[in-house]
Amino acid sequence: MALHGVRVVELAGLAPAPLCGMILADFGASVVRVDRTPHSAVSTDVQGRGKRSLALDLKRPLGSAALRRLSCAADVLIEPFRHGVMEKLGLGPDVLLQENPRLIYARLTGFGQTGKYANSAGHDINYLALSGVLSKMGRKDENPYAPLNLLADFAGGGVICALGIITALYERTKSGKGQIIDASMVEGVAYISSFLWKSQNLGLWNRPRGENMLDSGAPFYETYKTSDGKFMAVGAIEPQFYEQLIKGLGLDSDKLPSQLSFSDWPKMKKKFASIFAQKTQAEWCNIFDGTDACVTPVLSFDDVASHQHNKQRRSFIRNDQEEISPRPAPLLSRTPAVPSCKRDPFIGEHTEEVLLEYGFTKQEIAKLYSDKVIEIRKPKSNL
Ligand SMILES: C[C@H](CCC[C@H](C)C(=O)SCCNC(=O)CCNC(=O)[C@H](O)C(C)(C)COP(=O)(O)OP(=O)(O)OC[C@H]1O[C@@H](n2cnc3c(N)ncnc32)[C@H](O)[C@@H]1OP(=O)(O)O)[C@H]1CC[C@H]2[C@@H]3[C@H](O)C[C@@H]4C[C@H](O)CC[C@]4(C)[C@H]3C[C@H](O)[C@]12C
Repeated sequence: MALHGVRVVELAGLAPAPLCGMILADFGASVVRVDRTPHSAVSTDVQGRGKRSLALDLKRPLGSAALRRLSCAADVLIEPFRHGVMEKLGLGPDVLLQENPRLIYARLTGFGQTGKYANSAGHDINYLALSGVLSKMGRKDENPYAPLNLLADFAGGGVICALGIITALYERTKSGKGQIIDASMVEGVAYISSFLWKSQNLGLWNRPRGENMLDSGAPFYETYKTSDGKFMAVGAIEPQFYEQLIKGLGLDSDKLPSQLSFSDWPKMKKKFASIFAQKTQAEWCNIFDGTDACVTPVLSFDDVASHQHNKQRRSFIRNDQEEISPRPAPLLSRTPAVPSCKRDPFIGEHTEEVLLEYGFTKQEIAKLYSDKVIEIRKPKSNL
């Protein structure tokens, strides 16, 4: 796999950093998640695929010293705390990079390492709001609406941080040097919204929220309910595709207002909605599948893996516990990701194994254990 041989130490966090670590693990990196001790029974990391867990108390001097040793032998450290936490633990980048100048020290936060909000708590919705992107989302005459916690936490957070790490790893092959990555989710989500900024002079966003082409204003970029209570998604933007939509709906474009007549959009939406409501989702798929009308079913999580297209591409995978999840993307032709089929690690399951691998002696491990700096948890105790 592409990242085989890359050693990552991920300090356990809530949602974005775990995704970042899972991406690296899926593509072959050896990822050790450092969990807190004393731990809660269940990890908050639901994206632990392919990782190993080491339970270590960083607040104890021996614990932070152990993390320093791990960092010395690691390529990447991912830390998910607000600014200042690592410095308080004596584990700031100045310390760790001095000990291992090749270390890539990735700091994944909401607000970044500097600025007025650097020390403040926050979550996806706050970062999305501060990036300006949230102001663009939502239906007409309604409050801004955050699309789950996908944009800041994951797209602008976990994925952008992974991009930073891969870029820094590549650069290190030339310079031999590590560096610090300041991955702010506010900036990450702003960056992925560059299209919104760069397309402003096209007139795409001139109208109030919820009345533009791509923000639920247009009848041809919308979801519609079907007679069986399901939904179809319509994205027929280009005129030639719009024409196919009109045809599939059984309408005659000569008798309709022009596609871009804004004032007619509300009326056209109602018309489309009443037509979509007359057939089931499957019936609409029969009509639109194989056309360029840009109409697809809105699949539920129950249906998505068994949809023919997704089945053909094996886009969803099943682990040893029969849990279904998305296959890592993108597909690399020679060195694709090979996600682990095993269950996620229990907290402290690999403490001993990891410490041995990173050069700790059995005696040192025994001392850390008796001093309650580490926890060792055998899988059978969790069954
Ligand atoms: C699914 C839910 C998650 C929702 C995601 C949400 C929408 C997000 O947006 S996540 C993005 C959050 N933001 C960031 O990550 C940005 C950077 N981080 C921060 O800003 C902060 O970390 C923070 C604001 C997120 C949290 O602040 P906090 O004050 O708690 O922490 P920090 O200031 O960063 O300091 C950390 C302190 O911890 C110490 N530490 C760390 N590691 C160690 C260690 N190994 N040893 C010792 N000490 C350690 C560190 O030193 C700091 O100490 P000090 O403060 O003294 O300096 C999930 C959200 C909640 C989950 C549920 C919940 O957890 C309860 C259950 C738990 C159970 O186990 C599983 C089920 C739960 C119901 C669980 C389910 C889900 O996971 C959640 C709902």
